[in-house]
Amino acid sequence: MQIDPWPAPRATAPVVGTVTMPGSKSVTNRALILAALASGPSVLRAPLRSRDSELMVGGLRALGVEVTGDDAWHVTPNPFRGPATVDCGLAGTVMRFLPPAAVLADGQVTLDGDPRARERPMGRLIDALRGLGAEIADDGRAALPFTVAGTGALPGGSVTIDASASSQFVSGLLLSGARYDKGVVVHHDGEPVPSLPHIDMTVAMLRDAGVTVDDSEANTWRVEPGPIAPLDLAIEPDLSNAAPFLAAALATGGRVTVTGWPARTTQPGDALRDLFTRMGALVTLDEHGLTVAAGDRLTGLDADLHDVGELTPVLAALAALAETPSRLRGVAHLRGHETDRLAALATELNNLGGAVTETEDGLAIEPRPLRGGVFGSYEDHRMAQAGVLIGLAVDGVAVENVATTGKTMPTFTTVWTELVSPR
Ligand SMILES: O=C(O)C1=C[C@@H](OP(=O)(O)O)[C@@H](O)[C@H](O)C1
Ligand SMILES: C=C(OP(=O)(O)O)C(=O)O
Repeated sequence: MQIDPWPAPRATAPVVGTVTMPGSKSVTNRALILAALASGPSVLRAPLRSRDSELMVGGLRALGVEVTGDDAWHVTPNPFRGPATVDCGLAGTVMRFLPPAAVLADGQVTLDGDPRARERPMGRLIDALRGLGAEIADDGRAALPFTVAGTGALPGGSVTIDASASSQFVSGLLLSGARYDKGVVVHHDGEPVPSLPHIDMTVAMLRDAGVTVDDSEANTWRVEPGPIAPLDLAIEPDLSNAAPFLAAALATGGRVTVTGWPARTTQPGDALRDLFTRMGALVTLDEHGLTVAAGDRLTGLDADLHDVGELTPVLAALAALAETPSRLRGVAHLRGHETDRLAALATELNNLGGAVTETEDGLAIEPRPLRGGVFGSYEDHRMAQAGVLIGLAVDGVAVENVATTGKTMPTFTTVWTELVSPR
């Protein structure tokens, strides 16, 4: 247990070091769904072990899937069966990826989650599943909790969905679509879909598993019906969780390397290379990994983060430490994340003396000297990371419920402390 609020370590010298990230949440939870729907047993090597991935494992086990192992997960699929109950916690990947799979169960599956999970956008996905032939009882709430009444198969076919609130609606439908009788064709109709690299990740992982996917037309994805091949997959390190560690170099005039950075990846965290460069960092990708070193000055950032929204909390914290103003745009959908991240970032940074304004689709951040205080984390792992980063550069910052980082990285405070205050 961590002391709550957790006194964030203050850097006494430039942070210099090397860190290794646990596996990617997004890759692990996609791989689990694919393995559960595959035509034979799969092996997932170096999976992320965290609240979000353990919830996915728990949900799949409730449906009858066998998952064993430790450093590698062995997944043995079985036909999904109900009755079952699934706890989605606060995991977007569980609440959006599991229902499209659960509709294939023979029997009833009830899904629920944390109180905040009941407020996260879900209704469009429920409607889309109904359009594909699923029977779902949600008491008219268009949100968690709801119950899927499956018959062991789903007709599938063509469906139109407004996925402007979350790319995960599309990814969820595509991940299971090959197992629907007619496959699935998903058309998006609405404001632009956020986090497109995450949909590219879904498509790439489906193709690697032998599924035919056509994404040649904008806002339309076609998944042919057919088997999903068993996986033997080494999970990439989580590049979004690398953000605070790399930012530690920039906040202190130091240099940090993240090992095992993939040369090619669909993870949106890869955009950090460009984003940190634009803030004045010196960035090198070589056989040692990704190294980010502070340049002469830390400048603010004017960027559209629509594709990489999950990087926003850490970038906003770093921007609050920069010498020039920042504008973070294109991330209105963050109001539906673990918390309303735009409101939470403005509130918490301003509590420490910052000058942060919420805009219609993002944040405007003016440089200001910050002071100590308690930084609220709102059960949001990335808010906690943002607060810890501020505490590295500002005296007397304590982060409330830092344990919430366990959503995607239970080792966060240990790895952080070892990096920033080496013995
Ligand atoms: O598919 C995924 O793994 C994710 C998609 C994104 O969701 P949104 O499109 O809802 O932002 C991202 O923010 C989330 O952290 C993970
Ligand atoms: C938005 C995020 O998570 P989730 O998968 O719960 O949507 C995130 O990790 O930044």
